[in-house]
Amino acid sequence: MEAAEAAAAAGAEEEDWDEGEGDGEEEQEEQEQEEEEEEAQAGSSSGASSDGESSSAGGATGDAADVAAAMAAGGSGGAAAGGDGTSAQASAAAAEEVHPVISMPLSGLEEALRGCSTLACLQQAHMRSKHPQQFNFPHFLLLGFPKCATTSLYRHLIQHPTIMAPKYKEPHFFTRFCRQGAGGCQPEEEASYINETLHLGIALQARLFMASFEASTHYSLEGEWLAPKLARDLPWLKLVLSLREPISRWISMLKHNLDNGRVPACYKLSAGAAYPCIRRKLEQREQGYAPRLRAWATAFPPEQLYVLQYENLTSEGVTRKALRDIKRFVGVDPNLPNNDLGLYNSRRSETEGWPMTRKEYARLVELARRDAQEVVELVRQHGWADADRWLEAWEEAWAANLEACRPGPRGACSIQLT
Ligand SMILES: Nc1ncnc2c1ncn2[C@@H]1O[C@H](COP(=O)(O)OS(=O)(=O)O)[C@@H](OP(=O)(O)O)[C@H]1O
Repeated sequence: MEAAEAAAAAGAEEEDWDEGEGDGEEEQEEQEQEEEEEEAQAGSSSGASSDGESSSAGGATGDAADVAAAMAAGGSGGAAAGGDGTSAQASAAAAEEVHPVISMPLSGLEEALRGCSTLACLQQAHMRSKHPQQFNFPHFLLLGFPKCATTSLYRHLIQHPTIMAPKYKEPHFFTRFCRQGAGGCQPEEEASYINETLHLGIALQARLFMASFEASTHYSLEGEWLAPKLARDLPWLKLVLSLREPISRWISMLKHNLDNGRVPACYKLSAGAAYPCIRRKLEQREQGYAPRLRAWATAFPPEQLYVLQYENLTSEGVTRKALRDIKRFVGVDPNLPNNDLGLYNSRRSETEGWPMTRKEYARLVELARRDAQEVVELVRQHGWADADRWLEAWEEAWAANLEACRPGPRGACSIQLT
């Protein structure tokens, strides 16, 4: 809370508070640092080849067999994208054994994608045929929601040998550069998104046998205009959404804001009271999951949308199955790279719980339940998961928090997040 108090004292109080932009920038800095370290290591290692380095630039300068060999050797998407020398060491013959189609003639899609630097070009290219094992470009998006373990999921996916790491998490291309009414996306940003963020050159080197994706959590929030746009521009996309018990998600988001020195006016510094801020969010129906989910489900066919529950993804004993199901949906080997989700971007150990009265928490639950029931109806209608179990998981979390409060409506609760 000290940082929050300091920021407030410095005049950083805000009228309302928003969802920030995930931890994208921190993630970006972290990844850039990791890449620099990897490059430094590769540079100092006597085995590092210049070929491996040249294929790391994101252009179409490397040898396709190198990239494919890295895939055959089980190297990570990050390794293929980052060029760490393994690709040069592995044999092209091994790659062809794993991906026999690598020796096949270029597909129409590959030919048409060469040199693309606009979304319109990608769309035109996808009118052409491809080999059945090839992925579309880009193949899928991790849309959010913010604070629903998207960083852990992203980190897991980029280790997969047939998933290509984008340049960093949270590029927010569509929500930053293609906003509604702006007359399409900014052309230079479009080119940079396709070639630098999504690495079209490397995808082509890998003969489209690696799935390209990116993860921007704000996309989920802007489904109303973005879902129809994406359905129009990139209609083949597969989309993944994760949803967490709403009170926990909002508290996690609030903490994220406070940590970044954004102290909303609703946040009472003296009491450290999250209640007014969370209530305010839950009262606004348009800030709930249901309207956003509905927008995505209306724009995309059911087989292209995967909606999962954070509590299911992160529950001990269930994570393995949840991860496998996501990878099966995306169309990559569900057994790779492992069964571990990891724990990234966590603030779990930083607080004992969030103080609130029983009456306050009960009010939040009442508000959260309205949206949750709509979500559950959508889950049922679209068959995304077991709808009854979904609601139970959230009801259990609410009941556990209420049970742990001291008696009486003014009794003290220490709210634990899912
Ligand atoms: N494996 C696992 N198990 C349980 N919880 C997990 C796991 N991985 C991530 N998390 C929690 O997810 C929260 C961060 O979510 P995101 O990475 O989506 O945040 S962000 O929107 O990108 O900023 C963040 O929640 P809080 O700690 O409550 O803030 C993480 O702790």
